[in-house]
Amino acid sequence: MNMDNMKDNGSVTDWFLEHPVMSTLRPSYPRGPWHYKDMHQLIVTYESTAEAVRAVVPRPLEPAEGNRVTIEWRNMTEVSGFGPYVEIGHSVACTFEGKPVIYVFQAFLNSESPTLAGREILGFPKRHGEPELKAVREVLTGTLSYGGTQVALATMPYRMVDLSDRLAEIEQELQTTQLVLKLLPDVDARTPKVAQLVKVNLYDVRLKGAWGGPAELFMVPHVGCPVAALPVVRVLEGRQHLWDMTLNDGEVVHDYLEARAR
Ligand SMILES: CC(=O)CC(=O)O
Repeated sequence: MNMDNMKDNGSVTDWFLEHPVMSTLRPSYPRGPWHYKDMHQLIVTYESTAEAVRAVVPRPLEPAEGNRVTIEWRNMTEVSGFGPYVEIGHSVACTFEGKPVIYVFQAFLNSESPTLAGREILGFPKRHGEPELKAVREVLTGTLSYGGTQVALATMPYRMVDLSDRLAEIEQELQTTQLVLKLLPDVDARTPKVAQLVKVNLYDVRLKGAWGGPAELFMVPHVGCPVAALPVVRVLEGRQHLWDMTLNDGEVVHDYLEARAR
């Protein structure tokens, strides 16, 4: 796009050039950085089947040993620009160029603005869903509903095993490289326009609390919301975290279209 021409013929404002997000009347998300404060997170790590894991992991990523999958609920209580929302991320432990990474293959959110920002900027595979994370008596309970039908239920005792003595180590773990596959078609709806593996940059990570304990996870097969596509063979670990971080940008670590053109 020739931005100078657009500017000269008056069809666009300087403001648009600085913040090129649809719609021009009211961009669907604010510019970052987005500061997340007091995020409550429930993470259930489980073993799935080798076939299911292989089916969602794009090369050159390789699934790590053990077919380890995580499903996590994040209660974003205070976020600059976006306001509060709840998100579920579903990821596989992988390796990329020999190093451990987390590959996020689907996510469900209850708010439009961070859904669109995540998809358009970084390529997060975010979709609308109705996730919820709350303490129900002594149990931290994560649910996901899709169109009114509950498709996931995760439970673990609320703040049972205090992991304060491991905060530094867990804070490092939270900064394991996170990758997403940004896939966008051209206007013919067929030709790939963007096909990139993107590293999501996390800044100012500060872990304020961590707790462990047993967890249970139940997922229901649903064509519109395929959380059960990675079935649970056995639950490995439950965790709760309270933390802050900042999101702003990402980095392309592999460009499939460039690699194909070479
Ligand atoms: C910009 C984003 O990608 C926001 C989020 O992760 O919810």
